[in-house]
Amino acid sequence: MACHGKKLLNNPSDVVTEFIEGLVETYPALQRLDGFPEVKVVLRADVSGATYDKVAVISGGGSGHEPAHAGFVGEGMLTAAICGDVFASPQVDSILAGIRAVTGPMGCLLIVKNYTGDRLNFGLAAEQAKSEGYKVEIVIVGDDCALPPPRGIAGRRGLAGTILVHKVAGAAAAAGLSLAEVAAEAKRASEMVGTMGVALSVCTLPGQVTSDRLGPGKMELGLGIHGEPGAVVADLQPVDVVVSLILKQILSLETNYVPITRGNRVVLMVNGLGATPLMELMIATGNAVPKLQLEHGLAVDRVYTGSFMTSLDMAGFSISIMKADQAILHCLDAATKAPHWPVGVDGNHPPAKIPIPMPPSHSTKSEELLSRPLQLNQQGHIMEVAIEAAANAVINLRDSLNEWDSKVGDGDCGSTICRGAITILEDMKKYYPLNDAAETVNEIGSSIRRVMGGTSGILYNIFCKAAYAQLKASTQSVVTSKQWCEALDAAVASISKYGGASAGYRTMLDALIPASTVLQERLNAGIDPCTAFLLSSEAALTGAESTRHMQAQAGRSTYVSREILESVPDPGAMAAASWYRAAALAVKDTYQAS
Ligand SMILES: Nc1ncnc2c1ncn2[C@@H]1O[C@H](COP(=O)(O)OP(=O)(O)OP(=O)(O)O)[C@@H](O)[C@H]1O
Repeated sequence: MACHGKKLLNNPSDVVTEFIEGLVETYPALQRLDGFPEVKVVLRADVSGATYDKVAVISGGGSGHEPAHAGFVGEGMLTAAICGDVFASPQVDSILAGIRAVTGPMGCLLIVKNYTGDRLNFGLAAEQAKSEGYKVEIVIVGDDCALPPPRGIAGRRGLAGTILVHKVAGAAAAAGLSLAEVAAEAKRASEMVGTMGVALSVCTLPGQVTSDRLGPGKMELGLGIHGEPGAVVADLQPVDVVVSLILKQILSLETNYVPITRGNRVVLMVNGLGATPLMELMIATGNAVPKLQLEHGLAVDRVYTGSFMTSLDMAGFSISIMKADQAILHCLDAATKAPHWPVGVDGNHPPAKIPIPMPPSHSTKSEELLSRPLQLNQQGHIMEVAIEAAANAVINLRDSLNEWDSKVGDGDCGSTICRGAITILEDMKKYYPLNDAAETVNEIGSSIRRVMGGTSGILYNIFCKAAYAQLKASTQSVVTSKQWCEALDAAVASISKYGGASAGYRTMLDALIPASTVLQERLNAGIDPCTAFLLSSEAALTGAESTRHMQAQAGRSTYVSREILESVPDPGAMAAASWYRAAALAVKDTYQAS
């Protein structure tokens, strides 16, 4: 079903002029010509046509491709950008105004994407400018690799590869080359680059309804940047497969669109089409580079990932591959002040990863200390059953924890805690020194630190560190119930100290504080340790349940209304009560069995 796209706009007919106003407010090095709405030209603030002593590089076309083209105006790239209305070529008068504003005695190069309207308007403007005495050259870019060679006169479409041509031409002009030389560099660059895109959605023109052309679960391969249908509609595939398809098509020997063969050096551009998160673009890049290297035998010298030539709010990306040599790399690496050219991508890559630095003091433990004992003593055996039971309890509670957390937090409490519990079970089998309670608690903390993020991850890490320090203080090898009680107390105090919460704040402490208090009271009263542990675990459960009636004062729950809070307990408190209770039951069962 077609629907009205929601947009933060004023009058849809003013989008381009209002965009330009925002752009020049943002970047002090940019200005616009005072000719709205007919003349929509963005130019370098430091260039005046009469005196400019370099070749001016001018591009433009329909709007809706932001940041192209105006976002690439700046020293070292474009001297001016001529903006048409959305997806409509700019008029001759606007182009001429731009030429006159920035062209000096060295002349100007017009870089035009291959669309009939752009060719005609820029072509006529060039002829008119020449008749006024300006030196003008035109380079047309048609980098589209999606379609078989067209039979008519239309030729291949100009896509995101044009941005790389802008950069090469801009650098050549900034280096002081003549108009013929700058045009030659731009033409050579345009012949080296090929592009193809994939879209997951159709873009919405300002003020218009969104087309329902592309159904759910479908992707369109080989699209243009004006919302026109792609070459193929297919079922959505993992990005890995999509990237493979696109690379094969660009580098196809059948069409031979780009002069790239095995052993060549290339640059890669992954260009977002407007509504694709940077995370997805980087994933595409991370998939594309090894494929180019290993499957196509190419050396990837530079990578550009971002949104350069968009199609309004279209979800998807295009990939451009340009054959690289020293001259092209030199131009791509040259400095520019164009605000939307990416920074930090010049130069050769060091290896992608380096080893993690070791801590300064040799704090790694000996293999002997960090290995599972061949024979477990009684304490080691109890540690094992208690850890196993505690971990399994929170693993089983994962979905409920997530459900509660989705109401009062971000929905991941169960997944986070479950990840920690699974790792603890794996690590315990491999290397926990179970006969040494203090070191085992410390290793539980290390397992948690490795895999658990979120608030609960760091708090449990703090918990284990504090318990370890307390247990380590004792010289006896067998930990007494009193020492366990002191360790729990220290661990709980430490969570409160660093997390800033106390009893009644609706956190895991509302399970752990009653547990610690009751354990201490019962042991002091002389009750046997197993029963004291069990009773304290009941207090933990009661405490966790009581969080339903608490107003949150810590964590994300603070932002949630009382009505919602009352519908669920605090997930962190329930998780704490659950592992603690399971450990207590397991210890009781083990003692009873022995
Ligand atoms: N300051 C704090 N002190 C003790 N426990 C806290 C504190 N803040 C949050 N918590 C506990 O952490 C639990 C959430 O853990 P989780 O790992 O899911 O956190 P998160 O994803 O970082 O954020 P969110 O609170 O939104 O879930 C809460 O249910 C609460 O029990």
